[in-house]
Amino acid sequence: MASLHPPPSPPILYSFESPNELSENLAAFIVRAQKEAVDKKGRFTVALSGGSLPKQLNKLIDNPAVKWDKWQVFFADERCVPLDHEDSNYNLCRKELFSKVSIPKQNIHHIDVSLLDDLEELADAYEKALISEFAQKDSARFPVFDLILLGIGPDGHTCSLFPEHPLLTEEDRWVAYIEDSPKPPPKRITLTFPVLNHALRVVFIAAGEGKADILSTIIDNPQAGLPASRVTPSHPGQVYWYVDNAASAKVKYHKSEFKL
Ligand SMILES: O=C(O)[C@H](O)[C@@H](O)[C@H](O)[C@H](O)COP(=O)(O)O
Repeated sequence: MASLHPPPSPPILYSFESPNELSENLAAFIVRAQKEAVDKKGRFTVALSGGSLPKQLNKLIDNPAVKWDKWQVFFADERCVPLDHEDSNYNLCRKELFSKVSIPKQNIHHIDVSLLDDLEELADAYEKALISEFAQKDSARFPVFDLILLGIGPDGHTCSLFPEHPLLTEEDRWVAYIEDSPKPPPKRITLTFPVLNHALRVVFIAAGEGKADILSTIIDNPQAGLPASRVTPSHPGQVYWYVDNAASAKVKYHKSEFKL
């Protein structure tokens, strides 16, 4: 008998010659995802990470197919610092992307810095911002992002979900805070697994030989249970890996051919 809940689809891995080729193909993928979302719902909901990710979106900048006014941008994780702080993911995305494109200011959902002294309140407020974007419009138990763009750390973390942290078992909250991040700065908020695992598309991006060991563990040995391996969105969601050949050098998993 067919199951009512099909199992999550296996990840799709694309590996490119160079970071430049990776960025070009990633941009083409994002444009296609945007078109599907806008045609269907008139908006495109995206979550961005920090680290090297914002720079890898550079091929979107002068692309006429990008409808920036339709983007609703959230942060997959954020460091709890002022918005102009050098550790702020918002600040990084502002420098690399927002300052170069025309996303309406009110569509960029950053943390409320008046709450920096109370992380519980700050995470609650961020969750409310998500609720007003998703629950009221889509009436779903968890938000269904059109696209979540993630990086991976050398320990297999993604967002601010770190190995063996109690947050890995969070089942209810959409946004959680941590005060003991092993990667500085220690205070952060993050989307939780239930949110990642309800997205339509989660794309991990990784480039360079520094990612080779951890990438092969995450992809080839998911039973090790590293945070990035636990991102397995429920049907019809899909995980994609956009990596360069240096990062995928040790991966045994099947590499798909990129086709638009
Ligand atoms: O705020 C953060 O620290 C990030 O969102 C984090 O999850 C990042 O994506 C990974 O650590 C990969 O970072 P790199 O891309 O710099 O390797």
